[in-house]
Amino acid sequence: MTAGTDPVVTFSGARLGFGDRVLWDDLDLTIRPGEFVAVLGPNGSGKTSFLRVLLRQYSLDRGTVTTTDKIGYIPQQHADEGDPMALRGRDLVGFGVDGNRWGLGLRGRSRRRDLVDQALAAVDSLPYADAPLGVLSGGEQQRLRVAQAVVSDPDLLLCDEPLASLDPTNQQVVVDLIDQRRKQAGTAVVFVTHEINPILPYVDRVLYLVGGRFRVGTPDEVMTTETLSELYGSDVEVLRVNGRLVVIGGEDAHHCVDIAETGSQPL
Ligand SMILES: Nc1ncnc2c1ncn2[C@@H]1O[C@H](COP(=O)(O)OP(=O)(O)OP(=O)(O)O)[C@@H](O)[C@H]1O
Repeated sequence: MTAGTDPVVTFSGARLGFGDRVLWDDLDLTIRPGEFVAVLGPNGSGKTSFLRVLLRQYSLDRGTVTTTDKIGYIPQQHADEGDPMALRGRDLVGFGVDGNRWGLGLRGRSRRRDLVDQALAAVDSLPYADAPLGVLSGGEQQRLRVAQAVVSDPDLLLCDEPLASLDPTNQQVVVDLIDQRRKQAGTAVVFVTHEINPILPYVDRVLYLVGGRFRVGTPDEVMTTETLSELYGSDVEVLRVNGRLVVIGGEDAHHCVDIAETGSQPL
């Protein structure tokens, strides 16, 4: 681990709202190097807005937020990168190296090429690095987006539903790459998702947003019938079915699997 122990994110008395709509209020949250924080909640609860605050795209109404300057970002698959047939994986990762720097000299160009090659190798993407993005599978594209996000050596990795529309095998590959970065470099991960199960083994804490309220805690603390019923203000049941969490009720039925299976235990 190269990261220190200073927090990479600190919210203090934070409030964000749009008009009459409050997404969260009085949020105190500190995220440390190497922590994996999942941001969960129904549609419109403020998950993406939470990332936008961290990216400085949205300002808080009240309170403060401080973050590290070294932030990487992994979007959903199908993120808009312009013409997918004109752009190669190598170009995408190169943008991650450039950041806001322009006009690299000759030495800079060779260093850039090395960094891009190392990042491509780390996610096993060298074989298709020169193909247009548009011909690559969803899983291959997401590996490249992980490479783009980590090539700038971030202390904080923001992930906006990066597993959406990937099959379970590719979900696992992408989560493993993110977790590998976390373990090797002590990079903190903030991971927005509708579906906690693919990341459950890695999650240290959950920030669960619902209708202007929130809970922060370990998955065992937050993902319970009692806590989520209180948060939603209605009856919600949380079951563990064959190692997976199933949330029944709430405003939308995320985490849902067929509960006709046996062996479920209310939590
Ligand atoms: N710039 C903005 N101006 C006004 N309202 C906004 C703005 N950005 C977000 N909102 C509103 O804030 C709420 C939260 O939106 P956000 O996209 O953060 O939710 P989300 O939890 O990510 O939703 P989803 O799961 O559907 O992606 C929504 O009601 C949205 O319309």
